[in-house]
Amino acid sequence: MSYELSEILISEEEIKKRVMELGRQISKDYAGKELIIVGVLKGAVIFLSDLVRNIDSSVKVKIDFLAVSSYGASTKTSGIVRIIKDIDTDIKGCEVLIVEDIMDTGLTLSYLSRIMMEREPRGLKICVLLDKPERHQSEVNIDYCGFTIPDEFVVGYGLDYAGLWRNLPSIYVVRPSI
Ligand SMILES: O=P(O)(O)OC[C@H]1O[C@H](OP(=O)(O)OP(=O)(O)O)[C@H](O)[C@@H]1O
Ligand code: HPA
Ligand SMILES: [Mg+2]
Repeated sequence: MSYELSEILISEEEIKKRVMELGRQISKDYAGKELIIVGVLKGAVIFLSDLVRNIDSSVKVKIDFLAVSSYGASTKTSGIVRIIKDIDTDIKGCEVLIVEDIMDTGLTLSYLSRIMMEREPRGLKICVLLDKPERHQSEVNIDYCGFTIPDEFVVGYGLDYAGLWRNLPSIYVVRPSI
């Protein structure tokens, strides 16, 4: 089956405004503290790069990345979450914020929060740009959420279908082409 871009779900302007609000909230919550921001490659890379620039200098921000994959070239999860690249930082005793593009089934975030908690951080919070509650299979507590979205496969602003469309500045729905 091939997929094509359909309508815009969230515009570039709406994303920009919401990312600014999230950055302000995180700045308030972590003022005076050191915070290790863990970005989940590849999907979170665009969101993370805008988000960190909206966190002010009251927070001592460090950035690290890990890479996971479970969707491959499909709109359905394989159900198997694999770490392809781990973080380099020792997070024991540190404040950590995982930054993700989307919580869909929640399998990725429940796996990652379990793995991160085993490393004994002082605190672990989760920030997602998008949450798709109708698809949750695993409940994970989200501390910062950009937008709640309906049960549609979306691309753009870092999110892909089969590796494509991450570069689009807005969030689009993709549908099977007829
Ligand atoms: O809540 P879930 O159902 O687990 O889905 C969410 C995860 O799936 C996507 O990653 P993917 O495995 O496609 O890797 P990518 O970030 O490299 O695109 C997305 O970026 C999230 O990490
Ligand atoms: O809707 C989605 N779009 C892109 N990648 C995803 N990974 C989980 N859900 C999605
Ligand atoms: Mg993906």
